Amino acid sequence: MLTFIGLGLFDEQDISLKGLKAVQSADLVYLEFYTSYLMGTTIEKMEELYGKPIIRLMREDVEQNPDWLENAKTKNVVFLTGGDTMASTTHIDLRIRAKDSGIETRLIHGASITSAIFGLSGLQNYRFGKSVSIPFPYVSSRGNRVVTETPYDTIKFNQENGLHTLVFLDINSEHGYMTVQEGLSLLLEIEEKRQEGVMTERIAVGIARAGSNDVCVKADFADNIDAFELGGPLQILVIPGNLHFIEAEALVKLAGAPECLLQEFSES
Ligand SMILES: C[S@@+](CC[C@H](N)C(=O)[O-])C[C@H]1O[C@@H](n2cnc3c(N)ncnc32)[C@H](O)[C@@H]1O
Repeated sequence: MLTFIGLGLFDEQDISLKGLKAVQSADLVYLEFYTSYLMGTTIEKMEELYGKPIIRLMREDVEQNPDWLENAKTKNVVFLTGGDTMASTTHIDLRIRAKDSGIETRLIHGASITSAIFGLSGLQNYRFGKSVSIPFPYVSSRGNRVVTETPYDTIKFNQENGLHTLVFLDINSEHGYMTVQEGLSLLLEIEEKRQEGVMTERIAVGIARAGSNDVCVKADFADNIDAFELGGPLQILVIPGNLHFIEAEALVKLAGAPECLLQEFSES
């Protein structure tokens, strides 16, 4: 049996009771922390609370050579991930591989950043379009710095349809985690080049450390980069599309957005 368990958003105590019981009764406990991680804990603290040794898997162990899956044919194996186990990760592939090998699977869900953002920002979940990730710039084989423009195109597409965009920020072993300020700077760099108005006079919402007591939510104009100094990781960005009055009110009252956001509603 292979059980996928979402650990929730911040520390070792965010796992569900059902998830905790499944870990405690497992023969083998695997964890990946490259798609997301719990910034409020360590693997040692998790092992202490869960009472089990944890084997950390790297990206290649999960996506290229998941040999450890074989163990689930005869043993009770759990696979831990930050957030919800299948939200914005590639782990459905693992589940299909397990199914193809005759391994039974089950899911135990955890709180996800993909739903936490609704409550924290006040933006309504049915008004979001396709989400997107901003990767760190890379250097091409010709030695040029490359900034991927897909996030800009996705935000533009969503805006044309009045929809909000959830923007995941890259985590990698070389650069660490991307901040909202870095993500916005990359989007503004593309705006400077393309001049299509996607990031001009637009509101952005930055969220840091969702799930912790120190959560920080800030809304302001996207080019007011200094306003988005949000402290430590993890961080995520939302670029709203058309706002409903309640959403605008929430951004002003709960996220410190400029009051001018409410003007268009008082004028109509
Ligand atoms: C690829 S998503 C994986 C989402 C995860 N499976 C979940 O359900 O929450 C990871 C990205 O979400 C954002 N993120 C995850 N947890 C966060 C948190 N607690 N606070 C703020 N941003 C977070 C970061 O931008 C991070 O790079």
